Amino acid sequence: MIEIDDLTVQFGGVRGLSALTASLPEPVTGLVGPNGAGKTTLINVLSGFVRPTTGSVRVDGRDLKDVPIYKRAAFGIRRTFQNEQVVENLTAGENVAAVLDNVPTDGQPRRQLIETALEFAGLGTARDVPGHSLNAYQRRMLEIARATVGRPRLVMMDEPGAGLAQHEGEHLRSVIKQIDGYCGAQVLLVDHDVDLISATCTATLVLDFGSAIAYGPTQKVLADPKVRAAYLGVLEETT
Ligand SMILES: Nc1ncnc2c1ncn2[C@@H]1O[C@H](COP(=O)(O)OP(=O)(O)OP(=O)(O)O)[C@@H](O)[C@H]1O
Repeated sequence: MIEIDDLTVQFGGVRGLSALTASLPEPVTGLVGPNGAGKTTLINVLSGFVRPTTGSVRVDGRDLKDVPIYKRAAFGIRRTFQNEQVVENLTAGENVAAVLDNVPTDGQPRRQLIETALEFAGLGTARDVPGHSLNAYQRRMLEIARATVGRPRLVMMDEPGAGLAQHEGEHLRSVIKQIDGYCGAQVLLVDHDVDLISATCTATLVLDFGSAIAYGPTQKVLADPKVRAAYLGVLEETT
């Protein structure tokens, strides 16, 4: 559960977020909006890379101002990046293991956690493959294995579907929908691909100029004339 209260982020003269208030309880929540709307800024506040100018954010009731950036992964906040953070000379299994160095394992054997995470992401047979030999899709899925290993609370995904073939995109959707059941984490999904958002997110928050212009069930939100007007280019391309 993410609770955002009157959150403003000022970058010098530019406003990244403007008095944003929202409660996001759904297991898979979409975060959309035109370029420059503040989506990355919100993810950066949750990750700890950007400090709020005013306002607060709570995750599962904990005010993130009390969780320093180096403790966010251990607290359970994870993210995947558009440019995958794969360590090229480590195997897929070692890439996942590196995350476990920083998060609680609840006494479970590391090897088992790693294998389960790889299996979940569809990489069960790639454990010993070095990062530099993984294809683009495997690298994307390795990001998901890394983000879901252990006990995450919140997995934020930044354009996970970009550049994937259709069958890869379909597998990705099914994996995203299973994250909550698999590890109990809430997913916050940023993507310009409205089809991906529609297929995976039960609720969606729309930002424009750093503020919320709509929040609710995804299909309803995407049909909202206000949203279509703000987001026209992207929506028109896909309809
Ligand atoms: N580090 C920064 N310094 C100055 N301005 C910034 C910084 N980060 C973001 N901004 C500005 O804040 C506003 C919100 O940007 P943000 O990257 O959060 O938008 P976005 O919705 O993620 O856009 P996109 O879809 O293009 O990734 C923009 O006006 C942007 O130029």
